[in-house]
Amino acid sequence: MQAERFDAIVIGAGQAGPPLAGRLTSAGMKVALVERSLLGGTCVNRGCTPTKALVASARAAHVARHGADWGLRPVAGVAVDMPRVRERAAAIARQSRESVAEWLKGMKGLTLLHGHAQFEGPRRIRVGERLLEAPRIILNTGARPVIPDLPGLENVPYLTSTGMLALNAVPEHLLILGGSYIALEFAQMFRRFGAEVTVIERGARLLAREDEDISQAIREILEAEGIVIRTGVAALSVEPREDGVALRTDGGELSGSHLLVAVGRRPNTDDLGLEVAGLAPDKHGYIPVDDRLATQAEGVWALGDCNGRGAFTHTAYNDFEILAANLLDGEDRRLGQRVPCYALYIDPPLGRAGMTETEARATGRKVLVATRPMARVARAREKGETRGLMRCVADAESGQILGAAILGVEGDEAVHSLLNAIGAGTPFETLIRTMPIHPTVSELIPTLLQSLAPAQ
Ligand SMILES: Cc1cc2nc3c(=O)[nH]c(=O)nc-3n(C[C@H](O)[C@H](O)[C@H](O)COP(=O)(O)OP(=O)(O)OC[C@H]3O[C@@H](n4cnc5c(N)ncnc54)[C@H](O)[C@@H]3O)c2cc1C
Ligand SMILES: NC(=O)c1ccc[n+]([C@@H]2O[C@H](COP(=O)([O-])OP(=O)(O)OC[C@H]3O[C@@H](n4cnc5c(N)ncnc54)[C@H](O)[C@@H]3O)[C@@H](O)[C@H]2O)c1
Repeated sequence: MQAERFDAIVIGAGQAGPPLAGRLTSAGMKVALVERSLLGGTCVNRGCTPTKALVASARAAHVARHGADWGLRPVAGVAVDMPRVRERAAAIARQSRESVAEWLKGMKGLTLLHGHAQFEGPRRIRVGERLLEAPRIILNTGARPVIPDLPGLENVPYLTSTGMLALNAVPEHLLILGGSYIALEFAQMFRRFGAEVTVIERGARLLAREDEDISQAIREILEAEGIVIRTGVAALSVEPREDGVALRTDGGELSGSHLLVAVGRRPNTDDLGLEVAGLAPDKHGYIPVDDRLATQAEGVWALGDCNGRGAFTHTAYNDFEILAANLLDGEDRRLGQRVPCYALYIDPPLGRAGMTETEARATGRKVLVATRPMARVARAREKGETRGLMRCVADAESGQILGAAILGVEGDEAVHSLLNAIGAGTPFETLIRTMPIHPTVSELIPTLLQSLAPAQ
């Protein structure tokens, strides 16, 4: 069969594929973009967009219930209308998906194919009956939930993050396996919707990547809302019960009406026919890439969650920016130039940039550290949301900021001034001299930096 010729083939219309197709077609290339499921990928359809819409509903329910904290006298209780909450999130996701579809429809030089793509030769791709060929192939295939090898799991109606988005009723008691991003965001939102929630984390603490006191502060925030947290607990097996599931652990049996499995994600690389292209995934299934996102196969690049170099929407999008700049603008941008950052969307959120204190100390540098409780931030007190803390870590010799964490109201936004300072290489002494706006959470950043002192 004769293959259709393109200048580039992009597999996956998630966070990197569509903008890359946009840049390549604008440069006059003939591009094929292949998507086997929904345009917009995980973030738009099953990830960030619907979950952050649900977080907003859960926060509204929480604020309404706790009106007395702000001097209000509630006249009636709050009832969560789960079908409407779910539909609100679905509508926001739908709108984003439709705008991706519109954008792609208007892209001159683009052929959008719906179907599963896989390699049939080093630079040859099969999509159903069609064969495509191009000198450039870009993989943006994303990831999916890990399903652990837990005896009995196949016999119970367990949920993943995707299934949670389809719930039309609030579970009576939600058991959550895992204690990281997905687990904690769903734990708090469903607790606020009215469910009993138990989190079961195998590790000794929640969010093992964070400094210990931050992971403890997060635990306390969640426990104060009535979420039960069991850490250092191994799940041994699960079985169905008339009214739900029973989870046997090394710390005893736990029962609940629903079980959410949130123990990580794995890349969608096992059904791509990588070996045909001369590519070998690593032991976790990720496609190895160099600092410029090139794989071991000439003319093939891997972007986003499938390359194991980031697991966020912003890392996928930044992968696109790096590759587009290198392919089309004569630049030499590299993965190593970006500052790691992310947020955990519990309420209050955790905003993170650069290294944790633990990571900074492990580099062997002389480290300065400053920590300030949110209870000493005027804006947080005025808002009545004083939980959490802010932290900054800096290099004592160069004055460079190495990392920051803001666990507190507006922490996901406020951390950006420190993220930008790290990215721009601005020393902390310069930030101390800036004049911030009052009253904001960010206004305390210069004050925080003034208290930097050698790590104990
Ligand atoms: C519940 C949840 C909440 C999240 N919240 C956040 C958040 O708040 N902030 C954040 O930054 N990140 C968040 N993430 C992570 C974020 O969604 C991902 O990191 C991001 O979507 C990765 O983008 P991507 O382009 O690499 O992959 P994806 O968005 O997964 O896109 C990959 C696309 O490729 C398609 N595909 C795969 N294989 C093939 C094939 N062989 N042929 C054709 N098409 C194929 C898939 O159908 C998919 O549409 C969340 C994830 C989840 C699950
Ligand atoms: N706010 C955000 O940016 C956001 C939100 C949700 C998801 N995400 C992305 O999705 C990815 C996946 O998130 P995640 O929370 O599923 O995974 P994760 O990889 O971050 O954490 C998995 C957790 O499950 C625990 N675990 C593993 N096996 C277990 C078992 N058998 N029993 C109990 N606990 C077990 C691990 O110790 C770990 O704490 C993240 O890497 C993140 O990038 C991001």
